[in-house]
Amino acid sequence: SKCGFSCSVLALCLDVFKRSFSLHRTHSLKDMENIFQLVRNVIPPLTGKRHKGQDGRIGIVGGCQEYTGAPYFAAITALKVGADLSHVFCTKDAATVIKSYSPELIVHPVLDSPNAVHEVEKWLPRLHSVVIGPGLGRDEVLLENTKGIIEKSKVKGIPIIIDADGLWLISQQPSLIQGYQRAILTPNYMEFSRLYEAMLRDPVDSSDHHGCVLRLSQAMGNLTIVQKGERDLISDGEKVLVCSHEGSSRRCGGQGDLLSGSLGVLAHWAFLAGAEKTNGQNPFLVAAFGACSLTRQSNHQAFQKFGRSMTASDMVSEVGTAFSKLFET
Ligand SMILES: NC(=O)C1=CN([C@@H]2O[C@H](COP(=O)(O)OP(=O)(O)OC[C@H]3O[C@@H](n4cnc5c(N)ncnc54)[C@H](O)[C@@H]3O)[C@@H](O)[C@H]2O)[C@@H](O)CC1
Ligand SMILES: Nc1ncnc2c1ncn2[C@@H]1O[C@H](COP(=O)(O)OP(=O)(O)OP(=O)(O)O)[C@@H](O)[C@H]1O
Ligand SMILES: [Mg+2]
Repeated sequence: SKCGFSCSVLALCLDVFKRSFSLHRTHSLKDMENIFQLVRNVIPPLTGKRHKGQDGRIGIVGGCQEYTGAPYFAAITALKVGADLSHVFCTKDAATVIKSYSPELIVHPVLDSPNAVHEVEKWLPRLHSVVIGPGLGRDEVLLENTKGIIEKSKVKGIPIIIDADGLWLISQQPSLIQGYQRAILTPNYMEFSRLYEAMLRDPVDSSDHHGCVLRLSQAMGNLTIVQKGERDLISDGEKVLVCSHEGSSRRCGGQGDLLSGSLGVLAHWAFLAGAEKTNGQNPFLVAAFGACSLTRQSNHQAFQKFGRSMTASDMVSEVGTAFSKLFET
């Protein structure tokens, strides 16, 4: 009879656990459908009333001798998502290369000039957001200049997306961005581990990814963090959103650069729209969910066409149809 009693108690506990789990699942499932609608709410309508620039002027800080593709991918994706102007602030020798990729981009060869910070600062009043890091590299002089650019961008109060080697810089000096709640970090698996260990002194607990991204955001002062991976985990230290929108198993380089470029636009739109348009949700969580879904949808469509030979450039060509499929139908 003792065994009978303990078995029924165990069955009761299991039942409660199961219901709470499924309740949690239903709750987050409802949230997910809402989230797509919230992304739609922040997208500015195309009307005849708007002038060039009003739908977004985005700055990409990155591009060096080794890496010229990453800043291009981020900048062209910002235009494809719907920004009106896309600026790239890169080194002198990267500028000619990036200019040759496309006439649509406004490319400033200033990142390695003696007064780089001032050269970028004078453009900041005309920029709605900045994306720091794609193709930045790890040269000490460039990282030093980037520190100054981050400081000036914070003073302007604009959304700051930090990716790639910008995250390398933040891991070395977290105080640069800690507590700036208009920042969104977009680490891949490795960049997340580096930043997590720098901030929390512990290795990532691979059995608790949700807890890790939540704790890292809290340690960084509740800025928004997107941990990219098989499922993208997005947290502002309050909640964790999961984007598992179908992509593909093709992992070519450059995909994270498309994500950070699209996020530069969506973060500006969501910030401008404000919490009333996002049902009280943190606008940066909504923007990050939109950018993750869009990148994965672009990957999915490009993979359908090109399979294993798919490249980041193929994904750029899919951004327009992916965007309208996700947010305009
Ligand atoms: N065409 C281009 O110009 C490109 C330039 N890029 C730039 O290259 C610089 C370095 O970026 P990386 O992503 O290579 O540097 P990371 O420091 O993120 O990656 C370091 C190493 O970790 C490995 N790694 C990445 N994801 C992993 C995972 N999920 N599991 C295990 N190992 C993993 C990578 O193979 C890489 O060798 C950045 O500035 C980035 O913007 C990349 O964006 C790729 C495209
Ligand atoms: N295992 C996976 N399955 C499905 N999608 C993935 C997987 N890993 C990453 N992704 C998606 O691929 C995109 C890029 O993520 P990734 O981790 O490659 O960034 P990254 O390393 O910064 O890329 P980049 O080469 O541009 O620097 C994101 O949209 C992410 O959601
Ligand atoms: Mg990257």
